[in-house]
Amino acid sequence: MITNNEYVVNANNVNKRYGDHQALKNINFSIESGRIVGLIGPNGAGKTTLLKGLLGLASVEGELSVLGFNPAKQRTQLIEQVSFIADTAIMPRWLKVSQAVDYVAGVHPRFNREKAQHFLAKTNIKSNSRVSALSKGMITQLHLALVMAIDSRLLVLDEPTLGLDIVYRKQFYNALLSDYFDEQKTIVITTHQVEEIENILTDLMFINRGELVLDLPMESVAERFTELSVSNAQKAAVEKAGYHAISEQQRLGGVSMLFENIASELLTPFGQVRTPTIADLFVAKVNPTQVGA
Ligand SMILES: Nc1ncnc2c1ncn2[C@@H]1O[C@H](COP(=O)(O)OP(=O)(O)OP(=O)(O)O)[C@@H](O)[C@H]1O
Repeated sequence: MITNNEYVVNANNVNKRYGDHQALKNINFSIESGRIVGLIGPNGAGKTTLLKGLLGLASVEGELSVLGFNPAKQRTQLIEQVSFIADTAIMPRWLKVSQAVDYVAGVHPRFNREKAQHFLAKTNIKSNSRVSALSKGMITQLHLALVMAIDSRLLVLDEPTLGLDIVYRKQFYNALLSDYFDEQKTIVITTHQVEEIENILTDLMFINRGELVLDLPMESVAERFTELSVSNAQKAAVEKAGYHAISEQQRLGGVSMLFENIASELLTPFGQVRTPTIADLFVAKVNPTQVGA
């Protein structure tokens, strides 16, 4: 059995090129078992490409190991222990919900039919409905119910809640934590809706233009980053003292400055300090040129 300190994913110098476009640039990271990792990046950043590499669905250069397997060469063995939800859940439209459940039960030895039915019971999906009669959001719900009922060591979710309403999105993340996750499992989630997953993540990875620009356990965020709210006059004093923000945003009546690797005690005398939200951090790390105006 995998122990808590074993690596589920190891990526070493991973690169991916589509013609002239370099979609992944020298990516290095590792993920231990029992983590919930948010892979966050703007459109076209390389998230799906990286996930496809991890699953052996796209060839990449460099070293990649997932659950001890080489995804490109040992895809069959790897896929037995991984569940994956793509950002576009495709299902045959003529299929009935009950047939979809039967199908996964037939092909996946680790599928738990009762669990799937338990998840489906929380939705408005009827077991005799056909996929063609379900809304886009309901198809995603069906897909999630099927995948969460598979007892796999690694769950990869690419924009899992796209198209779902807020009530179901919350329900989904609650179910993910209470009914799916345990310390023997690992989850990698990509999303644009950072605020929703902020509280369930153990680790944060930001990717921008194919580069990994942040890779940090959540508990280190407060240690490494500080947000300081000051008036415009105080801002000058902060800068005079030699503290340079990595980004700034104009707020009502002042400025919000974001600092990296500067102890918050040093900043307290100038204004109000707090730990930045993941969304603020994302803007600062991924789009620094657009702030500070
Ligand atoms: N099959 C392909 N052929 C050529 N270029 C591709 C291909 N797949 C992706 N790309 C390009 O690689 C870059 C990264 O794409 P990717 O789908 O990984 O981004 P993403 O972060 O998942 O974006 P989104 O959030 O919009 O889904 C983009 O510039 C995209 O146009």
